[in-house]
Amino acid sequence: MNDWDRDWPAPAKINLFLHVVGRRADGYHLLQTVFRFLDFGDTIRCEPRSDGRIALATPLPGVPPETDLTVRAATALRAATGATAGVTLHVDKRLPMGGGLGGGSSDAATTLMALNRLWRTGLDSSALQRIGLGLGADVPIFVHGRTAFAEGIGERFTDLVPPPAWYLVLVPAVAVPTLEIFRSAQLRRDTPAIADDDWRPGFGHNDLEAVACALYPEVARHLDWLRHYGEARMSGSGACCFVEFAREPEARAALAALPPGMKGFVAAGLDRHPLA
Ligand SMILES: C[C@](O)(CO)[C@H](O)COP(=O)(O)OP(=O)(O)OC[C@H]1O[C@@H](n2ccc(N)nc2=O)[C@H](O)[C@@H]1O
Ligand SMILES: Nc1ncnc2c1ncn2[C@@H]1O[C@H](COP(=O)(O)OP(=O)(O)OP(=O)(O)O)[C@@H](O)[C@H]1O
Repeated sequence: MNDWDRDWPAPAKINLFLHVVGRRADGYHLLQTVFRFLDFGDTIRCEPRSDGRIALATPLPGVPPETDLTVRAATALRAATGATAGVTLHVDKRLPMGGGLGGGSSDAATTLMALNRLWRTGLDSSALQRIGLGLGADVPIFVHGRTAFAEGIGERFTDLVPPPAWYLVLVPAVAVPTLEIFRSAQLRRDTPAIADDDWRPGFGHNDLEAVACALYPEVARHLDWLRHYGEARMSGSGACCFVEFAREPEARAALAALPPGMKGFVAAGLDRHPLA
């Protein structure tokens, strides 16, 4: 199949733990986290166009097309390389917005990787990651493409391979703006840093969880339900929460027991981005 005809995957990520260990002079928070990709996500199709425009066939409610992270990614790639080709982007959106699953960031990363191949602009992964960081703190991990312990604002990686696992991910019916959580006066910003090789499965907690639960009680309600099955965590800045299972049938049985009014999905943890 021609690369122009294919669907490019943009998987979700979850943060297996997320500690806020400090703050930079510019206000950005210094984090330690483990990113893991899920075999669940959006897909993107790129359609060539001859008029040199970057267009979006699938605008999202409340997001002006020129601010959509896919359009911004395509625009940034052209600015960095001098490419002049046009494209129409089609995004099949399955990931919730403001969900903490990195949906917009993953769309941006996949757009960068797809167009870098389609336009033959030849940038390497670190150049794409630098462009990605200008679009959002979560974009570089998707370009990096391997499960990793991350530091800084989430752009310095040490690869690792956690044991195989399945996740039940709950999607509360609220969108949590990342900025609102990071600017809260209640946020703990002093968790002691660990060494990159000190991480073990099950280690840590999510420092953003307490703030998100206080502002959005639906997040707390979903976490409480998940705790019947194990150590439940919120991903990123929320709202999505997850619990880990060693095997798929247990995860599916928990999903089947979900009460009316709660939504979720089951996905396998991946060690690599499907485009890596
Ligand atoms: C919470 C995480 O999802 C963990 O993976 C990410 O750190 C958030 O990444 P993101 O959604 O791509 O966030 P961005 O769009 O870069 O940042 C949104 C806003 O959150 C704040 N922000 C973000 C990341 C960070 N390490 N410290 C921050 O203080 C900044 O005020 C920023 O303006
Ligand atoms: N292609 C896109 N997909 C989703 N959101 C987008 C996109 N482009 C721009 N946005 C904007 O970015 C905001 C954050 O979206 P996203 O789905 O990445 O949040 P998130 O899952 O909380 O991310 P993170 O885990 O990185 O905090 C949305 O509310 C929306 O306004």
